[in-house]
Amino acid sequence: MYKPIDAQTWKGRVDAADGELGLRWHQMMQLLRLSPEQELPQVAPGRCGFAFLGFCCDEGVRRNQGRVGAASAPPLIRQAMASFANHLPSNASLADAGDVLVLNQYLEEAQVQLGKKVQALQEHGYKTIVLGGGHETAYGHFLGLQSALEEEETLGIINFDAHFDLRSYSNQPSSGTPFLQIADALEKQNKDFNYLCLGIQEYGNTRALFNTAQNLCAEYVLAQDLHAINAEALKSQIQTFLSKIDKVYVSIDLDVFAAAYAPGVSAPAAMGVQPDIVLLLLQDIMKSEKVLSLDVVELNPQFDIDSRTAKLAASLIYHSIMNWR
Ligand SMILES: N=CN[C@@H](CCC(=O)O)C(=O)O
Ligand SMILES: [Mn+2]
Ligand SMILES: [Mn+2]
Repeated sequence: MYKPIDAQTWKGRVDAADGELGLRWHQMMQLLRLSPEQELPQVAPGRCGFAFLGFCCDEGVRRNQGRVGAASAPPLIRQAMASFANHLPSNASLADAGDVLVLNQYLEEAQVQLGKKVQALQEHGYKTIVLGGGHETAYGHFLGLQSALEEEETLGIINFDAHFDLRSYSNQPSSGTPFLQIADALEKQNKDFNYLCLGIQEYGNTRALFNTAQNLCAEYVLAQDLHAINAEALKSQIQTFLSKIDKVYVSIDLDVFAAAYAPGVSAPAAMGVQPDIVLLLLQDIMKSEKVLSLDVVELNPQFDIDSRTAKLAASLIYHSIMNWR
């Protein structure tokens, strides 16, 4: 269920004549093996370690009647990031911790494994970036963050998504259920569910889902309001949300974007949001000094056009890392 990264994975353009100044991400990537036999290096004080972890899984999408394909997304997001020019500060480093895989449709087990790997990276001081996978990634990701959190710390979730993903999981968990699973897990621990969902498509979510959101006191912004003309009000709403929590987990479901930018998803949105407003808000969130971890989910390479969606996912990760404090 776990595959360490292959040394051949990270490759791309080399500008050897420029020496250090010509470095690209693929030339800086450290390979981490997450295994009980091997001690994971701790991020040294004063340094900033970013670690990627793939979740090669679309079993949740299949269960949610969606178009499968997201299981093959992590290597393509890596490929889209490989030749990024290095503009990181000298105290920052990049590492790849490999992939968690789902075997024989055992989604629940794969989520637990994902959680354990996220927990290990967090406890060793890494800022983690999980490459999905369908949105079932979120429940496993949360399990790891929750375990790594200090007892008294409150966790908030900011989800850029056309959908609430608050469906009932009484039959089975899927890509449509992670945030209700999280809400219930938090309630069992007497903790608040602090959830802000940005980019909701009214026509993509039933009245039942809007009711669930209301009952859980979930905050949301409709896609039609997630627009650059509302930037100041949106920034202030996000600051108010951030002021109530200690740490934040950011999840980006690529189906929040208009299909012109993100055709490669299970459920494309013709009238989805523009990347510029997401970037503006994301930069603020990453600078908040509260972000523990990020995931980018629902890339389905089978429906992508000229790697457009994979490149969008990669650029969102680039800008997140560059603004992560
Ligand atoms: N991950 C969530 N997906 C959406 C899918 C919607 C659709 O297939 O149209 C949901 O469950 O609401
Ligand atoms: Mn989603
Ligand atoms: Mn969605």
